[in-house]
Amino acid sequence: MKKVIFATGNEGKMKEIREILGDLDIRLLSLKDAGITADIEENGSSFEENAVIKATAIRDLTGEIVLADDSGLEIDYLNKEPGIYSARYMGEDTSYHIKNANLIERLNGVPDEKRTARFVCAIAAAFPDGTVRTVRAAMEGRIGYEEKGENGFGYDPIFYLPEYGCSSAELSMEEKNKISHRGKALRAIRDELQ
Ligand SMILES: O=c1[nH]c(=O)c2ncn([C@@H]3O[C@H](COP(=O)(O)OP(=O)(O)OP(=O)(O)O)[C@@H](O)[C@H]3O)c2[nH]1
Ligand SMILES: [Mg+2]
Repeated sequence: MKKVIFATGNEGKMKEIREILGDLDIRLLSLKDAGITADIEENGSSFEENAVIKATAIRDLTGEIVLADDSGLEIDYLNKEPGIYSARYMGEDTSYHIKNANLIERLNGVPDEKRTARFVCAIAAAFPDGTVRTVRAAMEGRIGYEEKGENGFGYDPIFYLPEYGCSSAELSMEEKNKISHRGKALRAIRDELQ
């Protein structure tokens, strides 16, 4: 069976990825599964650049087919912050409860129509022959007024989906994957992996 490494250390992402690509005839390994502990500096200036940096670094290390996800939350009122710095916002070790409270506070008094935001996901696929492919997708929503829901990870509890009347942390993983940035991007690239 074809082996594909997913170059991520984020277990929340990896759970979703396994569900989205689960029916493919490939053996999907996380960095941990592959015994890789490399710490890759994400010094690109876009989601695509960072996804390519992660995928090619691990492809060069292993010679395998490697995928990477670079994603984040863009809040329009905050000039698209935290964006590519979403994981590092307020420090990588700060809890999301604190990060979420901070973002809600920064939007204090901002009306619904100005609370627009999106999750963005760029996926890069790096192949042993040197080729690299990238795709990007987004999920539109708004920043809520309080944390809601226990599913998902990260900023999901404050990401309100007006059409669903709930946060993305109140969706089941299956429901989130159908409409999410990550679900859409992975479905756009999956045919290249067969
Ligand atoms: O609530 C969320 N639901 C999501 O669906 C989601 N997707 C991305 N994010 C945020 O964006 C960062 C990615 O940064 P990122 O791509 O550098 O990943 P990471 O550093 O966590 O792991 P790695 O894949 O780089 O190893 C993550 O940590 C989160 O803060 C999300 N938050
Ligand atoms: Mg990262």
